[in-house]
Amino acid sequence: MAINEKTATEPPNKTFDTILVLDFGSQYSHLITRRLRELNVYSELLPCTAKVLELSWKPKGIILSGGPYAIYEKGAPTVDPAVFELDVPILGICYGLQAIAWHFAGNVVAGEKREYGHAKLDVKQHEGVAVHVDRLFSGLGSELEVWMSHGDKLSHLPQSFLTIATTFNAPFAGIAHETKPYFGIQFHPEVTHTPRGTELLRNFAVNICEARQHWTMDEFVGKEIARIRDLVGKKGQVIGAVSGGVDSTVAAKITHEAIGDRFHAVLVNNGLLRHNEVEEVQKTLTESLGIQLTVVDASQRFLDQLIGVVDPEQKRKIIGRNFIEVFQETAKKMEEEAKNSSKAGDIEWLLQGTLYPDVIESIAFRGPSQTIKTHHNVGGLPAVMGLKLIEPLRECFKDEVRELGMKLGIPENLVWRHPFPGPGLGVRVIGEVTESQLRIVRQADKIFLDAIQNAGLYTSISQAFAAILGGVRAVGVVGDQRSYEQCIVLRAVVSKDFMTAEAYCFPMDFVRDVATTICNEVRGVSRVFYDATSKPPGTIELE
Ligand SMILES: Nc1ncnc2c1ncn2[C@@H]1O[C@H](COP(=O)(O)OP(=O)(O)OP(=O)(O)O)[C@@H](O)[C@H]1O
Ligand SMILES: O=c1[nH]c(=O)c2[nH+]cn([C@@H]3O[C@H](COP(=O)(O)O)[C@@H](O)[C@H]3O)c2[nH]1
Ligand SMILES: NC(=O)CC[C@H](N)C(=O)O
Ligand SMILES: [Mg+2]
Repeated sequence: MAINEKTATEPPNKTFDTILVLDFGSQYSHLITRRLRELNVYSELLPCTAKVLELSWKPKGIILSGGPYAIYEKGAPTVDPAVFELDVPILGICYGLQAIAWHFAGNVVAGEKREYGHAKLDVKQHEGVAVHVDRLFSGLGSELEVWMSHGDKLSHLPQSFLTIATTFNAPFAGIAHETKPYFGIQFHPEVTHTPRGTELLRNFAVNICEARQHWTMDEFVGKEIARIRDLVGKKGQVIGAVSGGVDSTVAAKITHEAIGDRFHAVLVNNGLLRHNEVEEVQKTLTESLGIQLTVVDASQRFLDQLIGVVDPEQKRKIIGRNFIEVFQETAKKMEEEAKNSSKAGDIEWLLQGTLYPDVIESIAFRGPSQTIKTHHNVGGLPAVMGLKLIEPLRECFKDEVRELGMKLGIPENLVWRHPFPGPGLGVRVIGEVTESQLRIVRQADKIFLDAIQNAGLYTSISQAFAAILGGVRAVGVVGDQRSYEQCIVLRAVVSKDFMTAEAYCFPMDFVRDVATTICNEVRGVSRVFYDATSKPPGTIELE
């Protein structure tokens, strides 16, 4: 591809026109950012407490998100008056509208009825009176289907505001300032239940804020390569934890483009990888991407430490700790080996494939969510090793990473590869992880995945795998003999962001055929179950 390489070394919010989303704690806040990115408008999310006047960059416009609070109650977050000093357009969504009204001394009260779900919105034009207020709904007609989720509402308009939309239940479903570009809407344009919501967001971001739609992966990659070069300098060395997953592969490819063989990709074989995984990852990285991959075989050490461990959290912690130790030792060893060669130098940097959802999770107004599982986390590495982080994808969502992967010439099958967790099969063997359990789960997983590939279903499914219910046995009959063997669980889910997921609905004969093949071909299995649980209440992995 032709990389548009500029000398910019600034983060994206300095080089791309940016819409700032201030988060008041709604579960949809990140979707506002997503929708804007889909319009090729760059957007970032910060908590509503962010000090906007102290930012090192200036947004083209600000969106105030929804939130679970009642603005008239003590302790509810309010809009920082500083946002009105920036002199940029502002759009309040749901709680955001209520916060704007509150700021301008409009009254917000608890409604008699909660309004939750679809509503018909009537748009009010102000042609000839105050033309600019019509811009938010421009081109959207006079009647819109919208999605509501609120209990509170404005009881009267703040001074100098006009009503631009109403619903049966909400007389002030849309408001706009008479002279300034301040807007508020009671409904949620960011959810798909508001069919023309993205067009409304385009009206705001592109027409009203005049943000350029130049956030494209072509632009981004060139700038990111230049930024990494600048950051690492002429001599710096980078070690990269590479799993063969799309995130770390794309991050590795960008870093390799930037600094060539001063980037050292490392795959740790923790003994918990799938059938042929090491060979496949090595082949792809070396042959297709021209990246030299060092495979560190640490499988015995991981498996030894997992002996007798059945608690999922304990397993995750052991695996995480060993990852850190193996990395530490590998970085030292690489420095030592290169000592007297032309490649000599300290390894000061660690590459990670962190994505924007991880960043949002840690900065959103409600803060990091409760720990359901300890995710093995390379994020623990730098503090221990004194390494500085390079995270080329920390501003990107998964679908942007995939687009980037395609642009960088990464093979399609890798770009669309299902995610595979760092703790690997360790969390897919329920109970104690042993060599024999790993053998069974590897074989069953391969049969299931091959069947999915052969049926052409791989890309319709977000993630699929087999797990084994250690400690559970069931009776079967094979060739007139009684068997008393183990149980395999098949799991396949469809998910956009892996925060929620639905079980994939296979035709029953597909599941039956896979079950038959597994029982016939994998020694030690007498039953196969299909996991039909959604997330929530389940999670994607079983442990
Ligand atoms: N076996 C491994 N060897 C080296 N690094 C690993 C290994 N497993 C995981 N990692 C590191 O942990 C990070 C997080 O893993 P995660 O599975 O979330 O991302 P990924 O593997 O890059 O992509 P995907 O989500 O598509 O699997 C990876 O980006 C990689 O840096
Ligand atoms: O790198 C990872 N380290 C982990 O410790 C880990 N645990 C779960 N996952 C993956 O995250 C997604 C959501 O999984 P859960 O619903 O099981 O939490 C799914 O895609 C899981 O495969 C992990 N990935
Ligand atoms: N979704 C929201 O932002 C809700 C705002 C406010 N808590 C209400 O119920 O009206
Ligand atoms: Mg992975």
